[in-house]
Amino acid sequence: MPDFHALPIQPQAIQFDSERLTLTPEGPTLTRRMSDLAGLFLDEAARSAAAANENPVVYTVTSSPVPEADRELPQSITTIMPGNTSGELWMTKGHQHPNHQGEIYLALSGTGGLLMFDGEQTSWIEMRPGTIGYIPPGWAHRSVNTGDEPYAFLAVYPGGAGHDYGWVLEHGMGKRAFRGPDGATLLRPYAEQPGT
Ligand SMILES: O=P(O)(O)OC[C@H]1O[C@H](O)[C@H](O)[C@@H](O)[C@@H]1O
Repeated sequence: MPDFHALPIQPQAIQFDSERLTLTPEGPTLTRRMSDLAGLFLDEAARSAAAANENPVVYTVTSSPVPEADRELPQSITTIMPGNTSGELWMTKGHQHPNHQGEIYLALSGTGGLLMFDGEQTSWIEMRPGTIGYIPPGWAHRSVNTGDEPYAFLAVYPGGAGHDYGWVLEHGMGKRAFRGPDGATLLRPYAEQPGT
């Protein structure tokens, strides 16, 4: 029997609750606090101090039961809290897919930005409810909350894509997103590599 007849899960309905921003049945939920974001903000001293004090939750990722396995298409809802660290807007760690696969995001609530970097070019997509952001293969991606309320988006991605966080630590993301004095989002050159 071809191995595609032996998938680990059955066809199933997954209920999306647009008010509570949940997927039911639920898979694993990941909570990332400031202590999980070492080396990613330009002002590492401010990040480190925040991690040592309140250590706030920066974002959560809640998943459906579809596993991160080759040829599956898992879904997750990421919710990024509003905030900034020395002006740099709160964001996900950002990662590259080691085997260069694409991904789609659908913005659900709040406002955000989808920052992408392929090692040379940077792309920024403004995300508001209803926007689908397409991440082509080979582009590292990071999401940013640009507003004053939680920013949530649905992601659908190849289960075998993987998460290479080291790539971002090594290459950066091309730009960083800051809150300007008038509340508008300012993109600035990545400038300093973490740890330098
Ligand atoms: O993994 P991060 O860069 O922290 O991003 C947070 C999450 O964003 C999206 O939901 C992706 O599909 C997840 O795979 C990822 O874990």
